[in-house]
Amino acid sequence: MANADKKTDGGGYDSGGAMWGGRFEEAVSSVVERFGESVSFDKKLYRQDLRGSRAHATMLQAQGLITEDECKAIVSGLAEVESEIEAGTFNWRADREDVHMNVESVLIDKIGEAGKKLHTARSRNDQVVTDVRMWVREAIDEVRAKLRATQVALYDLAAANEGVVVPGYTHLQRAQPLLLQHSLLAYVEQLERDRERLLDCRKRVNLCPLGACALAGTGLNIDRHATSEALGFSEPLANSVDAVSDRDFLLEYVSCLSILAMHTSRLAEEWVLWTSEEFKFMLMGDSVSTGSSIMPQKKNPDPMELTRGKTARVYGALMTLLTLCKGLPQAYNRDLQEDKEPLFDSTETTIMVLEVVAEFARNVTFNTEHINKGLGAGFLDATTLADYLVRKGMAFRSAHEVVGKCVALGESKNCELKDLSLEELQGINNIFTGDVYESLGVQNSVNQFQSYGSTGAKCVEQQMQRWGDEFKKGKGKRKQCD
Ligand SMILES: N/C(=N\CCC[C@H](N)C(=O)O)N[C@@H](CC(=O)O)C(=O)O
Repeated sequence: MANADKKTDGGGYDSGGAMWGGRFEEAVSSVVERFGESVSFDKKLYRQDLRGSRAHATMLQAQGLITEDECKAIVSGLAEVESEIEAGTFNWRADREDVHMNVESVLIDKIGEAGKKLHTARSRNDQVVTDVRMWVREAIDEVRAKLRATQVALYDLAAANEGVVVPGYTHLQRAQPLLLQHSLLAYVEQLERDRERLLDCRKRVNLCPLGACALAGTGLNIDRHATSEALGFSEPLANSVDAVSDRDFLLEYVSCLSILAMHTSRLAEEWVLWTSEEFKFMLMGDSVSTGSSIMPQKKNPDPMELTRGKTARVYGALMTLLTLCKGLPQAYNRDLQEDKEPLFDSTETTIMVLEVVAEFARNVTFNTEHINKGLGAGFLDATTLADYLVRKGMAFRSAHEVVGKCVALGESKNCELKDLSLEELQGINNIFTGDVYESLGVQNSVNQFQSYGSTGAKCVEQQMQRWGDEFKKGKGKRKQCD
């Protein structure tokens, strides 16, 4: 059957190749259709697609490429499409491949000839990447807002635990005492860098490919600056081949999410340990823990384990995208359709993880009685004792050796450094005087810290103040950031 004789459904495109005009004789096979369709997942881009089309039509009219009436018909047709999508009555068709062809076909069904003009000076190659950039831009704003909410939850947890001292670990061996607030604020700092990284990435996301058309631009008199501005981009991308080819902005965005996931995963790992019987630092509320189908006594920190586990999905998305892009010649290649699912999945996963970490933080308490009971173990004050000797004029290496001997004595007597008598200490080195006990014991030890950024009470108080001010300031601010 010749294309001219083919039945199309009301002016749109049928599934027998009419989408591509006169070139095709046969319909695509059902296997190929199933394999190639993306509408089942890229319909998520419908809002961005409609917005892009409206801006494009408005520009076409301003440039005299379509009439005012045609533009009006397109804009009102797109509004109808939008209402149908939102009401769930839009007929998404796999044979129309993707969100773009679905919207355009239905628009043509609705308004006829004017609809056929919308794709003037546009290709799906620039259309799709414009949509994706707009989607990522919004995603960045949402992830940044969730990051902020998680920071606030961690800060509130810190605020509720003023003065609590916990053992700090290196190599997962007891190292030095920490104020719990200091330990929790470390995560707040890390999440802040995640926010900053995303904001910086947003600059490179927020560039407009529309008007690059298939790859070479167009001979028609379009105004790319106008569409870029109308769509809230900072400027049009300068090279049409680059505009449709590259997905480096996606790689950068999902890299940011991967680093973020690494941070939440480390927090999750620490909290899994802290909720264990072995540590017993943290007590979970029932609302954020789960039980066992067989062991009645169990209370599991599943949300934290899943937070750790979901990191794999985000890293997986990054690996998918890196591998997807690495062998592609310029310009657009259909492989790029595979960017959507890892993009959507890594974003949704990240948002969920951040919500869960915040929820968990809001529903745990610290078992300070148990923590305090155990603080004497592990000679957490040994380095503070070495600093005491340095203050007395001893070289640090020698002080390290002297304190090592004190620790050995404490170990042999099964007691803490503070329980060694002055005679015993002086038996190791006669530099010790009675004031040594002001540096011994975990509480005294923690009080000695004073360097900028340390766990000393004053420094931590300043940190708490700074973050408290920052979060208060944020309350009045709008959620989105440019
Ligand atoms: N098929 C194609 N682009 C499809 C882009 C949309 C696709 N669903 C995706 O997500 O990448 N490219 C055609 C041009 C076009 O269809 O506009 C080409 O370069 O030959």
